[in-house]
Amino acid sequence: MAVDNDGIAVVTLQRPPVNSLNLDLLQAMNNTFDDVAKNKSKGMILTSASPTVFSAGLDIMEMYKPDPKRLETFWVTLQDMWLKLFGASFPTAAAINGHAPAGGCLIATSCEYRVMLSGKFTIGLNETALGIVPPTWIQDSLRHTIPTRQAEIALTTGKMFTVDEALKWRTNRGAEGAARLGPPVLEGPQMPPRSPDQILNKTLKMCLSPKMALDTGIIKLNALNEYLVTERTTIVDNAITFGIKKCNDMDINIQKRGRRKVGLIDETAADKAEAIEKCKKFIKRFDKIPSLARGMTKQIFRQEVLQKLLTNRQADTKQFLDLVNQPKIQQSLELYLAMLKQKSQK
Ligand SMILES: CCCC/C=C/CC(=O)SCCNC(=O)CCNC(=O)[C@H](O)C(C)(C)COP(=O)(O)OP(=O)(O)OC[C@H]1O[C@@H](n2cnc3c(N)ncnc32)[C@H](O)[C@@H]1OP(=O)(O)O
Repeated sequence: MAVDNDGIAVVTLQRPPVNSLNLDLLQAMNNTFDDVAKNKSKGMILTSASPTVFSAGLDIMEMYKPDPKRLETFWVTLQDMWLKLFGASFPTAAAINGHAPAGGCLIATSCEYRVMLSGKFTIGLNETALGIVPPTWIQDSLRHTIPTRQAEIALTTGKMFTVDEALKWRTNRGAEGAARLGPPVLEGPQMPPRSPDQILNKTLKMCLSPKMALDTGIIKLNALNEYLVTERTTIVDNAITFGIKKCNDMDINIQKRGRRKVGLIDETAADKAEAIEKCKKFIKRFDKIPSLARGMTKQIFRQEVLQKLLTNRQADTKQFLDLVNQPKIQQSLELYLAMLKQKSQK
């Protein structure tokens, strides 16, 4: 770990050749995260010493023909790492300077911001493609980063994203998307749009009748509903225009052609130094925000997902141990290791 003059900690994963996460590396990461919290660093950037791999994910050797006690410690330490990183009160960002499959993607999605190097790298949760079911909290990290629908497709297909795909994986709302929502759904003849004032006047007039007065609440709701349905496209457009303006004010990079960016990564960079600079810029956005309020807000925002693992930790560990000890899974791991070895020898 190196802390710069601005008080931002840059933590570099350094376990050649591919930063696969074994017990020792996970323990070192946990100790480092504790140090960053204790040192009251302004924020933390995670990156890798390898020029091509951010992290190859879990070290398969920890799961292949494992020692039972060590395997349990390994999983609990991985849970700890995620709880500390995903739940960190300080700002976190990943400068992803290479491939980030599986556990590598987990580390990246546990951070608040991701900058990935342009190039032939990939990122994603590929577990299902390997015949492994990613545990809830690993799935939750992705779901917390990209929209639920896209997360489900990515998880069930074990999708590995190219850098370009990771950046462009977006919802398609905005001006074009709003138009694609189709015309407002109205029963009966289409009503010309009314302003809220017109609706209120109409509602008040109706309320003058004693019978109607009984139905005031319903009438107001109906009037509001009618207004919202009729004006839906305009409301969506205005909200998007407002959102884009706010993002620009806050210097958040957003494409203006009516597309909202919700990428698996937030930005790309030409090299590691630029990626780290962009991560620093993200962390410095919080310079004028009281850190206690920021940290607590983040933790409340992430609490539901964190709490799920905290409540189910033992069951989650048992599930992992049962799965890994299945002969079929051991066989798959053996084949996968052989395939990796063969590939690396080419
Ligand atoms: C049971 C429930 C568990 C749920 C959670 C699972 C999450 C996981 O993280 S599972 C691990 C999934 N990881 C992967 O699928 C990545 C596999 N690795 C790769 O795709 C590539 O290595 C790479 C793209 C990351 C890098 O490619 P590169 O060409 O630079 O390096 P290689 O020549 O492939 O590898 C060098 C060396 O490292 C060994 N190795 C690679 N990955 C792992 C790994 N995850 N665990 C252990 N060892 C790994 C590889 O076999 C080579 O070893 P040798 O030099 O000895 O041949």
